[in-house]
Amino acid sequence: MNKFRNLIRSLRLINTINKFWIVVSIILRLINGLIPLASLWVIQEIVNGAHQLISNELLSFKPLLILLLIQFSLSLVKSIIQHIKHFFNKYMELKLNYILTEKIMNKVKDISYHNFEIPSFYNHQFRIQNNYGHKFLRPIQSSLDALEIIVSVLSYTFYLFYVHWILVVIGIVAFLPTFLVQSKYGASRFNLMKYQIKVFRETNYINSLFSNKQSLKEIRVFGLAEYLIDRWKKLINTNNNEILSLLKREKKAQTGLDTITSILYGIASIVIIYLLKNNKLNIGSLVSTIQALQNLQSSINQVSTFMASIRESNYYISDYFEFIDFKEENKVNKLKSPKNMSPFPIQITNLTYQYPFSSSPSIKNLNLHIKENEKIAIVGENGSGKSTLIKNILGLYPSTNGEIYFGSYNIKNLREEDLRKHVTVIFQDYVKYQFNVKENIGFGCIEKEDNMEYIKYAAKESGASTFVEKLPNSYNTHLGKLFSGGIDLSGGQWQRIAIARAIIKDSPIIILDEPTASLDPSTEQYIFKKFHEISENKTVLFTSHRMASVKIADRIIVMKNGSIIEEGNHKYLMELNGEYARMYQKQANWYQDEASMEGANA
Ligand SMILES: Nc1ncnc2c1ncn2[C@@H]1O[C@H](COP(=O)(O)OP(=O)(O)OP(=O)(O)O)[C@@H](O)[C@H]1O
Repeated sequence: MNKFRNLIRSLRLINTINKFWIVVSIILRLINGLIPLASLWVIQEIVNGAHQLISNELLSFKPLLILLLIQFSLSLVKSIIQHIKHFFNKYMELKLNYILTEKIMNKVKDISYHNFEIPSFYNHQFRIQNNYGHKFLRPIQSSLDALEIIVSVLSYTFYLFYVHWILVVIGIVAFLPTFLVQSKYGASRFNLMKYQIKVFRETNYINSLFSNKQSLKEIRVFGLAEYLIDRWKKLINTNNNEILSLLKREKKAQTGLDTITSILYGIASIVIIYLLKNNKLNIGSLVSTIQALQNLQSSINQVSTFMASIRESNYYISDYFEFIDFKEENKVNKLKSPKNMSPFPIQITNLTYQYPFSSSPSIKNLNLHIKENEKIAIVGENGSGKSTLIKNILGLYPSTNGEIYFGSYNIKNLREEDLRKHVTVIFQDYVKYQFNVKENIGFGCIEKEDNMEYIKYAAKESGASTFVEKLPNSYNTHLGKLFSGGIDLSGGQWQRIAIARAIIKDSPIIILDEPTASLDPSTEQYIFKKFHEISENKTVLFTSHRMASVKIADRIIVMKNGSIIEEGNHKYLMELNGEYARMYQKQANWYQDEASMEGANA
């Protein structure tokens, strides 16, 4: 029973969408299942009637006409039921797609962000995310189909038993092997799909590179198309060959079984001839018996397919619920939202963080104390750990060791929404939402999404208003080229929009993880100065590779290999003549060289 626990859960879910669907479906299937028996009887009478009419034993053709009309009406009823069935199946499938996808999005919303560092987690999400509705409906549909066919099988059996019991035995013996083969290959198909998902994701990824403006640009310029297409071909071919090889084995087994079934039906034919010879069958019964036997054969095949498909769907459904039920290890019980919480000071003690599957920590035993209203710049070479530190402060990654406190609260115990209230952030890889300008800025603080006063203020402060007001529909202009009618912006313009998104939130802590890389140096300095102005009473933490921009910070933190190696203000660090001074001097020399070269060329 435990094996089918998830099937029962799926039934309950289906029942919440429409209580009557299952009941109505059962009634329709029962009617559909009985039609073949009625049809057999009518055909038997039609053939007998026609035989009598031809041999002039029947004086009026009226009874024959009525029988024919009944036969056509039975077909009409069957086809009407079919249409109703299709309509409601589609209705249920769409509703289920909606509910199942919404559940996945809600699960992903609540799950710790660091799970997205684990490829198998991605694979699992990818496996279940697309239009899963039909997979949920399949067991119930297959059960209903099986029910309909079982009713038909019973009617055929009943009819055949009335002709001769041996015909029933043959029908049942033919059933078992087919069912066993279908079940075995249903499980193999699921396991193959599970195994192939990694490659499938890669092929999808390559495909997506060809449908994305940014990547297409590089593919063209670097001439990568052929290489990528070749790589895609190899992966697809490997997957396809595996699918085909499994299918080949399945079809071989099925062909063997079909042969056995045909032999069994050959024996049935001998029985029929024997009965005919001994006058135990009239012409009408002969036609109906042959039809009953043929239908029994195909019905039995269908029942076994449906039953195997229920088992196969159970794997998919269990896979879905496994994702939805996924419980995180060491998940801490979060505190109730604290009232009047002050996030200051921010105290980081002995913080160590190692990415999943990494061989060494990216943050090592780091200590940092951030006071209210402090403006702190974090510098360091690529890979020194700046972004990782910021993601730890934002609670996106759970520390491997050490603690981070916001005021008197350990962030491990804080709910995401309680932490979020105090912080606004712009990442270096901020999102370019393919929505309108208003939404792109308003997303910084969803409560102000419709408040044009705030949106315009944020756009003005970030310097975005000058170009936004010139756009065809100003703040209602759709951004990006993904959908029709959208307008794309330059890298720097997108960044200003992202900066406006941070300004609108008005939170006490602002974190800027190098969001100004696309801006020219003077604009970057302007933006940082702007942040300084608007954040007089705020705490700002920013990272930048432009040393001239970080000079204005109250304190500069220099990181190397995941640790803080120097800290102090610009003057102090220059006098220290260490890593910071070296980095600063290197950039200053570079700018001087550039300027003198420009002077020489002029
Ligand atoms: N998702 C990840 N999984 C594993 N290792 C990672 C991941 N992201 C970063 N790292 C590693 O962690 C270290 C610190 O990376 P981080 O991105 O924090 O550096 P950074 O100082 O922000 O660099 P940059 O200046 O280039 O943005 C690097 O060695 C990097 O390779």
